[in-house]
Amino acid sequence: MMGRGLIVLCGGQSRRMGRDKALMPVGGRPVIERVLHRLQGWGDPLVVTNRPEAYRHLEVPLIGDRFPGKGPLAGIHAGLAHSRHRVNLVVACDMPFVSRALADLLFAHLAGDDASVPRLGDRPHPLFAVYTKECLGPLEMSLEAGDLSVIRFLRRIRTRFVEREAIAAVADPRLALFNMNEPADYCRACRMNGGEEA
Ligand SMILES: Nc1nc2c(ncn2[C@@H]2O[C@H](COP(=O)(O)OP(=O)(O)OP(=O)(O)O)[C@@H](O)[C@H]2O)c(=O)[nH]1
Repeated sequence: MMGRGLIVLCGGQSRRMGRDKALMPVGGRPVIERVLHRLQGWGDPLVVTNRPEAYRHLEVPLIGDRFPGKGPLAGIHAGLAHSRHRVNLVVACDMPFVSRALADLLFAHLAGDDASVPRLGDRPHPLFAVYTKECLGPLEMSLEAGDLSVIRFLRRIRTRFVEREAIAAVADPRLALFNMNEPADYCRACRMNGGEEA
């Protein structure tokens, strides 16, 4: 099938932040709305959440985890299982500066592999990455085995890593892969937004 999917993971607990990260405003707009806006048109959107009532206003299809409480790996699984498309960008809801150019770059590097994942030094960033439906079998194996590490999952599939130099040619890696985990990150995001359009 032609076309691509855009899977936004929004099923986390935001324990470190203490409130729902996705709904915190940066540049006057909730982070999840920024993510959807910046990537609008890249693929058919799906939001994976176990709290649909909090996101219904987004007017985007909402789906639940098939392995609830199992973290981002379960979110990737639910998104890929529901998506109509073989190729999907998976993105966390807590990344206010996501880059469409980086999404395009990851897609261009996918070639015949199962996933295309940015990496800065030795640190992969699997929550802004392209995955194909071929990942579903290995995802189920990981989840059924109780191995919830996304990094270890990447070793079970054919993962293409896209390195800093290539990333930097299309986006500021520090911004494009920035995510908010705790209140200090939120303060940083609001400061960083000073040099960014809203
Ligand atoms: N669908 C789904 N998404 C999840 C799940 N856990 C985390 N996520 C998402 O994955 C991304 C990264 O989440 P984390 O920051 O590691 O976890 P979190 O639960 O949101 O936050 P903490 O409670 O502070 O760890 C965010 O977009 C989360 O919404 C889950 O169980 N299901």
